[in-house]
Amino acid sequence: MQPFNKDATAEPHGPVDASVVPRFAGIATFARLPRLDEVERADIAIVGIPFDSGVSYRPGARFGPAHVREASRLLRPYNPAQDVFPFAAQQVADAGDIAANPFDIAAAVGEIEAGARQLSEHADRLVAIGGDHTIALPLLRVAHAQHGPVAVLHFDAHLDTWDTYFGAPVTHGTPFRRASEEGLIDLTASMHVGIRGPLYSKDDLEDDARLGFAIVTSEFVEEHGVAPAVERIRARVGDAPLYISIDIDVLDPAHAPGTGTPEAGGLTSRELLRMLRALADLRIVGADVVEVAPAYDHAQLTAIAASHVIYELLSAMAPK
Ligand SMILES: N=C(N)NCCCC(=O)O
Ligand SMILES: [Zn+2]
Ligand SMILES: [Zn+2]
Repeated sequence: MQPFNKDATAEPHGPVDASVVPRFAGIATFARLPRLDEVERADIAIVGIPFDSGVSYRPGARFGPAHVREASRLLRPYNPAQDVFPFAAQQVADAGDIAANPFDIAAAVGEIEAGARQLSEHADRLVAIGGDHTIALPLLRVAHAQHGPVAVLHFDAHLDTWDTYFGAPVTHGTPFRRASEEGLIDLTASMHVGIRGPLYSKDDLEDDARLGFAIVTSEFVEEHGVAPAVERIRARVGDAPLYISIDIDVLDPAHAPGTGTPEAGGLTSRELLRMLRALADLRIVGADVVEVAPAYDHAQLTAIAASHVIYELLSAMAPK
């Protein structure tokens, strides 16, 4: 077993000490954190959900969790941007993966919901690594069971409030319509950020507004900058319990090529990280980072971006 980075006084258990065991050695948990079964319980459990049978274009996000864990080896204990030690201020542990049926979407969604519910008995909050965006639906069901309707802050190039694909109601393009219909989200406090690119019809936007979402487009961020975007987000979310869902394709393909439905003209990783930092005092109850598809990645670009996004989320969630 690998030694944890803990001294006599330091609880929680942090990552493996990179000055004792080189970063590139050992089995990859997220950020080389302990596994959930190595700690009694966690404030935050990181959980992989290797499911991509809901995709409409390029497959491969089922390999996302392993790829993001590999790329997270270089993360260090102190985050100066938020002046926090995210792995010392709280117990964060890697819960491994939830096994989901790759041939039956309904069965998979049930398994993900049951798995996340069970995990919630051992951790206060979950941060999931996808997997395609379908997984947000069962995760929102679990968040709703705990907190009632949640504000959904959804970073994505795509609305993901479409109705069906080929008659299928549960896909990676539909989780937020289903969640809205099921009453899982706070219709007054939810928002998409980073939306861009071609739609199927103008009705997509009308439907989306009716389903409870406001929008900060990628163009808005380009034109006005991060601070006004953050202002809009904060005004919309208020103090509602907040679920943050991050589709990595919110980033420009130059920053995150390894994804299934890339769209030109996206956010930079710098912009996304800055936005997340500005949300640190909000009531974040859970999060996911989805749609990392390693087959289209180069030099771990996308997975490094995703691992830093998760690090910034963990830092934002840490007590300060
Ligand atoms: N990447 C996600 N989650 N959704 C994209 C769906 C867009 C489409 O197939 O038209
Ligand atoms: Zn997307
Ligand atoms: Zn999406």
